[in-house]
Amino acid sequence: MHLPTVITLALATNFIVGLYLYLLYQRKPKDRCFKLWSYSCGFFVLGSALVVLRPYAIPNFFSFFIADCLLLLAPVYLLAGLAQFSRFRYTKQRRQQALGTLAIVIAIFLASYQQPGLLSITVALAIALTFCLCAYLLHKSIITEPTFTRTLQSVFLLHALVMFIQALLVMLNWQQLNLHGLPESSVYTLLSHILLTTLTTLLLPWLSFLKLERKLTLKSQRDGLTRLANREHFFNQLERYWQQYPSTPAVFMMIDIDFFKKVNDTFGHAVGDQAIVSVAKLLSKQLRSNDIIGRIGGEEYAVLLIDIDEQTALKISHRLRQQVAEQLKFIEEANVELTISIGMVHVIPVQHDRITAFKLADDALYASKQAGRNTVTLAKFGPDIDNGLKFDI
Ligand SMILES: Nc1nc2c(ncn2[C@@H]2O[C@H](COP(=O)(O)OP(=O)(O)OP(=O)(O)O)[C@@H](O)[C@H]2O)c(=O)[nH]1
Repeated sequence: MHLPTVITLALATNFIVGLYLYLLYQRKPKDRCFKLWSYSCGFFVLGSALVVLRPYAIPNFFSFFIADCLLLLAPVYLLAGLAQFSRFRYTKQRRQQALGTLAIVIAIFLASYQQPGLLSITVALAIALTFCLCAYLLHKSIITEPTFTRTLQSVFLLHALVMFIQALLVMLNWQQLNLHGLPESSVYTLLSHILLTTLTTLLLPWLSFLKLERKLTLKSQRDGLTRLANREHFFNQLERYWQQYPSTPAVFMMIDIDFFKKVNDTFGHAVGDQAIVSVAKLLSKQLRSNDIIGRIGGEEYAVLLIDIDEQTALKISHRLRQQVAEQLKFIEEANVELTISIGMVHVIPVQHDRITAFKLADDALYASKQAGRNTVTLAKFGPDIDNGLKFDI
């Protein structure tokens, strides 16, 4: 491969993708990761351009110290963008530690920039460690696309390995270093560094599609008013539970706000909507985070209490009923008195099919309404659906 051609192509690609990422950021300023990645591309282009100018009469301060700082900032900004993208908890303490480490590394560059050999070792090690951190961050973060995540992680680890080898080559050939502080044998590691940087740059825009996909998926699974799972997502989660935990007992629960039509008619739809949101909030707050909660109709919710026995579930449902009656009295200044009715059934997935469970819980809810509302009814599986015994509690 002809090195000057590779460098020119790599710089052009990094420049174009960097520009594209910056335009993406301008369209969506909230997504700061794109700005950080566009800066990362920019630093690589500027740093490499300064390195190319080394044989000319440019002060070493620029062609070595500034150039290598820029080349280090490229992966550092890549890391910062990944931290933003993966919503990594970026505490003040972590930020201070990161800035402190960066300052120390730059101080080492400053102290060694007159000795190209030493400088190229520290640069290679600093870049290698930054790529290790990038791979670690991806490992820790929740990015839903495993194949893509693993590919990117492999590229980072390979890049780190290449940089470690480069540092080793410099140490082993200390007596025969060229103007850049590199031995002749490092031409392949140098080429790999340029190609891997360009590959990473080309993969970055793909993350923007993943981000959009993640947003759209979340949106399609949530109910717009309450942010609970919508009907379809709730039943999908239910199906998954039946497959994954066939022998873990659970309680299927249907909840409906009583006389809701009257709430709408008396106080208006805005207050009605607020009441629906308040009940949803109370359910989310009171139930465990791994319980499955959904809004499956206008003023109707469905819940799967996970890994629970019947008596505990009964206590919980009574507590919910009481809390709605006691706490949700005033909504948006209106004197609304909300109550809920609950129907529920205890299930073991391997023994009970979920369609029947749904029907029994719904029948039990109907029984609660018939019993005067603000009531909990427990259904039991009988020999057939119509024989599901019900107990008014
Ligand atoms: N504000 C508001 N109202 C809704 C929404 N979805 C459904 N509704 C209303 O909820 C009411 C449901 O009333 P019904 O199913 O007759 O039941 P109910 O008045 O609650 O009586 P019971 O359930 O028998 O206690 C209807 O008036 C619907 O228009 C919504 O998203 N917002």
